[in-house]
Amino acid sequence: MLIPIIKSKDTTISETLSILPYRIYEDKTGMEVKEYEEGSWVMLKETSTVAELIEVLNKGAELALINGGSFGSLLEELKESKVPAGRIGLYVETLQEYEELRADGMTGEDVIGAVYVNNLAIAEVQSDRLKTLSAAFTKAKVCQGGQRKFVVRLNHELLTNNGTKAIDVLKAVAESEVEIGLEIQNIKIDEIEDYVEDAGKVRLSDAFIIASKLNTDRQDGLYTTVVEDDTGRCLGVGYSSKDSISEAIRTLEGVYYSRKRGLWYKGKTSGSTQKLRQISVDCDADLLRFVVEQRGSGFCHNDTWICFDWFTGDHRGMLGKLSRILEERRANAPEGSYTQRLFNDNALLHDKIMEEAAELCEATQGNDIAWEAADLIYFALVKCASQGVKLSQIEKNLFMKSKKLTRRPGNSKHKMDDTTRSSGAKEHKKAKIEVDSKAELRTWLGHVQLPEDPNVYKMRRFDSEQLTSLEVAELVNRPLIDVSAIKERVKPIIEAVQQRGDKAILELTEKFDGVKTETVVLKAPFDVPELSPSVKEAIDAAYTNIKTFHQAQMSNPMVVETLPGVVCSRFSRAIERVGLYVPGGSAILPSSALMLGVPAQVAGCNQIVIATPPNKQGKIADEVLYVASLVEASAIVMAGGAQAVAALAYGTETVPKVDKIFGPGNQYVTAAKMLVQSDNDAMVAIDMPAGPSEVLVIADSSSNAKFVASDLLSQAEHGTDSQSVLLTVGLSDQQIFEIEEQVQQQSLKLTRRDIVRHSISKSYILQFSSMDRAIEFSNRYAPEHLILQIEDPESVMDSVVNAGSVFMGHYSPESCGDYASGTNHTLPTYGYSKMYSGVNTHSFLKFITSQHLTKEGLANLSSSVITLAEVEGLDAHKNAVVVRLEDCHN
Ligand SMILES: NC(=O)c1ccc[n+]([C@@H]2O[C@H](COP(=O)([O-])OP(=O)(O)OC[C@H]3O[C@@H](n4cnc5c(N)ncnc54)[C@H](O)[C@@H]3O)[C@@H](O)[C@H]2O)c1
Ligand SMILES: N[C@H](CO)Cc1c[nH]c[nH+]1
Repeated sequence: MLIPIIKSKDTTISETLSILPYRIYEDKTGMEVKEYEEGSWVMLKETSTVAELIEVLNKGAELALINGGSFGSLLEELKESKVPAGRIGLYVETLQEYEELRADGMTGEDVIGAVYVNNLAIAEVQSDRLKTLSAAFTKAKVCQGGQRKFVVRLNHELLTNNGTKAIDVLKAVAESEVEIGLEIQNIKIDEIEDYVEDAGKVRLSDAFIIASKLNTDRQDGLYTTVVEDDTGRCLGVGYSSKDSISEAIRTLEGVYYSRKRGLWYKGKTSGSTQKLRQISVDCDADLLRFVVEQRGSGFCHNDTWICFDWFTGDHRGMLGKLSRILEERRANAPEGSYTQRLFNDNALLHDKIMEEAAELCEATQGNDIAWEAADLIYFALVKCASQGVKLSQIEKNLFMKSKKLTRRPGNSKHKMDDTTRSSGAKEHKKAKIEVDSKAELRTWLGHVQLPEDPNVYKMRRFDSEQLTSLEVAELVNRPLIDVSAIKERVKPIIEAVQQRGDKAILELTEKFDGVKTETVVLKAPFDVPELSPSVKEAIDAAYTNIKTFHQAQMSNPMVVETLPGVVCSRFSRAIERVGLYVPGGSAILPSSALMLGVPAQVAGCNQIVIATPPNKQGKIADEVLYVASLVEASAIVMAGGAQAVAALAYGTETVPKVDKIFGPGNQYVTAAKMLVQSDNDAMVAIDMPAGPSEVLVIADSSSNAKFVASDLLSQAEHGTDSQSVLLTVGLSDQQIFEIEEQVQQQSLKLTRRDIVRHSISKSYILQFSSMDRAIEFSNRYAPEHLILQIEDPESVMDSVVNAGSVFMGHYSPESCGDYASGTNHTLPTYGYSKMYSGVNTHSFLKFITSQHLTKEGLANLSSSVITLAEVEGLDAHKNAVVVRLEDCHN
């Protein structure tokens, strides 16, 4: 091993020398040294106390060399001090001094890890004396592991002796199996072609190779070189020649030898260059290791950080990766991204760190602790990156701290008793509500603040990679709905209808719809006014398509013979009495009347009752009347909201009670449906919770900003509770900005822009870099409508698990499904598409099974039935088979 000896502080080659594992520094006792750099050995020529020695070690010195004169007097104290052997060395002037101390038993062989001989005589260069002393010392290992080192300094006289080449002296000494110390004056760093012999000087790369005894058994003479990044991650392998090592040391860059190209300056063409941080050899000196600060995309020619990146899902090295991503984000954080906010808002970052630290302290379970620790580390790394501090610096600090022999007592700065500690935790909790983006998200989703400027239509924007998983979970949740408050509001309405029937309905209609009517129910045939031809044509066309698609859903009876003589079958029957809620609060929706009426008609329901709020003139819209007659409804209840649902569930003097209630509606409608379905007195089923409309659009770079914005707005205009979500995959800031611009421009032209302003400010854009992750999020969100404005929608369809209805490609706007393509628009919202289907023909059917067994069939099945009845101890069940079998045998 080559160990440079540095006597003066300022050396022009100190950066170069720092790439070697160790360097020896002259005694600096009394000088203001705050910290020794990694790998420092410090000569203590005048040491008089163990305390002084510990002070040097505490400043990060790897090893302190105590001079032979002081050593004897310190030996006893040293043995008791428990300073590790690997951290103390004996410094002698000559071999003779060492021999004498040894003879006196004053070398403390068991407490030292190194011997340093300051002056070697010419006669000792290749002497057996040197070899024997070195071998005797190094044959034992340091007790904490590692080789003990016998170091000799090759002084200037020795290197210039008799005109012998310095390099030859070095080679001769190296044969004695000692480590070699060289002063800076004897080291030179030249370009390969400029190399000239210089009296008393050795080229650093040659000295390194000779002193390290670097060898190779490769035929081409190259040295296999393991390359690591500065977080200790193995990047891959390269090959080095003597010249490439020389160039690497001279330039302090990653330079290797390529068998194809000769000298290979890594990254010269790709830009992924390397700063050389350390060079060393392995235990038997046949492997070279470069530690580098890798730049650009990484070491591999495939533009990956390491040559082994093909294994996806490898979490190792994650801290290094995160630190690099943050460094990059610091330089180019996307405008408005969460990371940029953290970088720019010290107070927010401060609070996040405090809050995560408090959460880590409160965590008690393994996984929770890991989770919270990860959050804390993330924010700590953001703090570091914001100030240009790299992970390697943090690791270096940890390393230096681990070198300290006397430790801090470890108390916290402020003494906390239990009361202050718990109130401290509460403080953090309090702070969390104000600053936590998780809580912030919740607050945002619950109490959206409209932009001050009434002409601004802006969706929030997030980068999925910057969010914690808890924050992502918050986004999956919809804008807060206080369900219990709504139910409380709805309950008295339901009771009123139950108790006072039509009278209550008329009062509630006046109260909530602002219209006084005298009739609750219109009976078929309805008095349908003439519609404009275009409207009639549009409704007829939609009716035909919806009918075609829903008729195709009718299934034939199924008949299966499971065993000879055992025939099982299944057939459907329409639910006899159905109630269809057609929303009409903020817009009349004849399309919803079609979406509910057509499958009811196709299924063959006997009694179809439509309920919808009357308009301001106390009338039912002409279009709804027309649809009601098309689908052969038997009655129309002129009421909306919870009162209409209650009327359908329980019936009134004029409203017929139904068996199942269908249809979308606002929160009052949805809450009332949920309440009546759980009331045994009502004996009524519901289709599903179909609340405020929502849409989730996935857009990739093939998408059209205009189309995307138009789809987002088409659902946002339904109601202030609606939510539109856009997941972008690999879109640039500019591309996202174009969509935002379109949302803004198109919104301004909408008649319902006041509603849109509310719903758009509850809506968000979430950026992803991979389609898989976007689909994964979409499945968790389980949208009512999923629109795939992507290059190849077919390719992701297999991964779509939760969605009410999917719109594929750039030319399938959701409006087509809303009105006329044929599919149904009554779909589960609020994440219920995880377990409910949208309305379809089967929603109006029940399936009945039947079986018919012959004597032979009964005989074939009897043993299974009898045995299972015995297992369950149900004798009568068994008997029902046995009596028949007996009859068959008679
Ligand atoms: N999921 C779907 O398939 C689907 C389809 C179409 C529409 N929708 C949704 O249906 C909803 C329609 O809502 P809407 O409000 O326009 O019509 P609506 O018919 O659902 O509700 C209007 C009724 O709500 C009641 N109401 C209003 N304010 C009230 C209050 N403060 N207390 C008690 N009751 C009150 C009134 O009785 C009124 O008649 C929208 O959210 C829309 O997005 C969903
Ligand atoms: N988009 C709604 C379903 O969420 C249905 C609808 C009716 N009219 C227009 N659209």
